[in-house]
Amino acid sequence: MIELKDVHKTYTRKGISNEALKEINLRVEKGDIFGVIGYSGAGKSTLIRLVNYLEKPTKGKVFVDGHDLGEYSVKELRAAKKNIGMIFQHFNLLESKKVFDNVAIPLVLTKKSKDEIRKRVMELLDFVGLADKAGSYPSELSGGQKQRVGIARALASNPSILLCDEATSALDPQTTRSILQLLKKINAEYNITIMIITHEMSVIQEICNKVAVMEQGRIIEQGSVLEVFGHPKHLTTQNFVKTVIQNSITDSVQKTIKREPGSGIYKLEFIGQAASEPILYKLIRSYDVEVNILFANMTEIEETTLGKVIIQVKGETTEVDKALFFLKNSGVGVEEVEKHDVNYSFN
Ligand SMILES: Nc1ncnc2c1ncn2[C@@H]1O[C@H](COP(=O)(O)OP(=O)(O)OP(=O)(O)O)[C@@H](O)[C@H]1O
Repeated sequence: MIELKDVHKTYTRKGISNEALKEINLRVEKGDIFGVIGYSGAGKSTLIRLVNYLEKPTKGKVFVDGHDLGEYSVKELRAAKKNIGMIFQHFNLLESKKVFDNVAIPLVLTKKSKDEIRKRVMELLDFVGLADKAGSYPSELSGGQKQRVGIARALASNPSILLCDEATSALDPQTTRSILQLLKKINAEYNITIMIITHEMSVIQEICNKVAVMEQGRIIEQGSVLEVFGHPKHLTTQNFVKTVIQNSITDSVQKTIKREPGSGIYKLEFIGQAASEPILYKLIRSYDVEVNILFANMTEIEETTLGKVIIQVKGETTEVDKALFFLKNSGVGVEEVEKHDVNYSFN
């Protein structure tokens, strides 16, 4: 549906070149909510602006619905862009026009009749929950309401793709949630493919099914949100994931741990079914080991539960080995953090 193949983008100004994007390869399937995350300057805005050809690649190709945007004539490109709506961090509404007229802009440009325009605009305002604000000016609206108007305007021309450029970055957490829920509804009810760029991992966690992580103009990691949140490989991704999923023992618990011979500390990962079964209970009942929970966290991603637990296990080596085998056999990810065998010295 959207595909970027070996895309590079270099800005050149006054003889100085800045390589904003390097070797970008990504594919967004129809119906995806695809998130692109990265720190400031990573190249996110440049990337999303390539999808509606607000920027042209220096090298490589951008395909939308199988068509190379670089091959289109000006007229064909204009038609293709109608299929791609966009919303912005600062909403980009016309302050001098009423809400109704802001939403009507794309329709007026298509020369539809007044009645058709009125019907469509009111339908859209109703969908975003602002039917009663048609006669208000943007300055009379809250940030969340302004973004709803931006969304209604972006949907006016019935696009099959919606691009969101830091669409919730100027909003408080509660308003962010309501806008993200609205985007989810748009994706589900209108089957609109959504591409979101953000610097907040919570946005990715809340609505995306796929994610690409960017750093210094490159995609350093990409995959399903569950895959990337479950096993972040790159340090930058791990730092992003840490902002939403804590996965380490707190300092006060650290101080209480008795690192005795015959004990070990293990990180466990429970995904989906494994997170809803009484596996630790069975482990304690079936094996002669002491289990102490040092940390536990459950998160919901892509409607799947992801559990991170850190335990200390103490017992005879053979019993501990059997207990760990039982965990792995039950679909639990097991990673040894530290192990103190019987010859462990405390100095
Ligand atoms: N029009 C431009 N001319 C020259 N350089 C640009 C232009 N737009 C972006 N850049 C440069 O390209 C790089 C990537 O910028 P970009 O805005 O895409 O990153 P970003 O990840 O969206 O950052 P932010 O979150 O701060 O907006 C930066 O080094 C930036 O200075």
